[in-house]
Order: sequence, then structure tokens, then C-alpha cells
Amino acid sequence: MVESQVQFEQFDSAAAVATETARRISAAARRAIAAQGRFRCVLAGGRTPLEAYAQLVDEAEDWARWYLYLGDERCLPPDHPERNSRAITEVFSAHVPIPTEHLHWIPSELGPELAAARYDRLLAAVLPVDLILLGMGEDGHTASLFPGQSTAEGIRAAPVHGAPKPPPERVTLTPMALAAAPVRLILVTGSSKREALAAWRKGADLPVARVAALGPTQVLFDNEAAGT
Ligand SMILES: O=C1O[C@H](COP(=O)(O)O)[C@@H](O)[C@H](O)[C@H]1O
Repeated sequence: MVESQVQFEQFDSAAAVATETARRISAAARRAIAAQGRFRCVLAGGRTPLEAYAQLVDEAEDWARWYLYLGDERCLPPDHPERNSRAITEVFSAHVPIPTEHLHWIPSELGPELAAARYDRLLAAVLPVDLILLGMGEDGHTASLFPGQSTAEGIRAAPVHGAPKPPPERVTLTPMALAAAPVRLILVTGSSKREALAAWRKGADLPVARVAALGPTQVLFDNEAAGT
């Protein structure tokens, strides 16, 4: 019998998910730095992971050896409040001494095509990374891979048009890129995610389910998302 590589773990609250996420990122960083002298991590966009990122700020990490990337980005000006990179900068990267040249945000202000092509080239030289963090939307999307949209093959970063969640233009890592890590950590909190989480666990063919099935994946969710 083939054991599922997707491990679902329930926590009491979103705060507990954040604390455990920060702990696992830190542990992955220490392991990677001990083994190869650097830590490469793809961060999730959205609001869910922000508390975990904020908790890392107080840790005594070997920040000079961290390299950060993004799983997806919205095509908006760099300082727009809905940019994933802006939110991460505000709660996390502006407060730790990671060298600026190690912060590899998606240049989505260039538009979906050009930004995706540039990020694809960058990723070709970087993958695999040590850890990939992801979130999940109410409709079961992850990164900017949305239900009903076709998935690009043979590239690592793809342009997105017509996303059902604003803004419609985005750039996303593809399953090819999201497979390129020893582990994925998917964070799901809040009652608005309950239906999608339940559907996923019952076997629905959602983008998040497909991505989780790419390899070893830990899904951290809270009581609110579970409905218990
Ligand atoms: O648009 C996006 O949505 C998902 C979920 O966001 P959240 O705010 O509910 O955590 C996120 O994972 C993705 O990166 C983001 O661009």
C-alpha cells in the first residue's frame, strides 16, 4: 500500500499554527545551513502566513545565509498594499538583516508575461529549494493556481490572466517548481476555508490537492478551518 505523503495536522488556533510554522521554518533553516551553508525558502503570499513570518523576527537566525523567493505575486505596483512582497517586507524582511540581494521577489509590476519569464529564468538556476510555504484560498487555489484554469507545463513561473480573486493578473509558480523541494508546508486557517478544506480531504480535485500530492507535504490547519 502506498502511504499518502500528505500529512494533515490540526491546531487549536491560527496563533498555534503560526507558532508551529515559525518553528518549522527555523528548524528547516538550521538544517539547511548546517548541511549546505544556506537556506532557500519559497514564501507563501496572502494574509495567513504573516503572523508566522512576524514571529521569526525575534529569532536569532543566521540571516545572512537566508535566500527568499515567492510562490506567487499580484500584478500591481511594488508598494501596493495588496502586493505579497509588500506585506512580507512590512512584517518580516524589513526587520531582519537578510541581505537585500537575497530577497528575490517576483517583479510583477512588469506585467504577467515579462515577470513570469524573468522569474522562470531565476528559478532555473535556483531550484530545488529547501522549503516551500503555501496558503489556500476559499476556492481551493494555492499560489495563483486557480480551479478551472489550465496549468502551464515545462516552465517554473507562469503568467496568470483572469484570476477569479482580484487582481486578475498575477504570476505563479507552476507545479513543476512547487515540486522542487523536499517538503511543502501548507497553512489553512479560519472558517472561510472550511468548505475547501473539507472538499480537499474528501478527495476533490482542487489545485491545492494537486500541489500537495507533488511530494511530502504537511498541512497545518486550525479548529476554525476544520469546523470543530
Ligand atoms: O491570492 C492569494 O490567496 C491565497 C490565500 O490567501 P489568504 O489571504 O487567504 O492567506 C494565497 O495563498 C496566495 O499566495 C495569494 O496570492
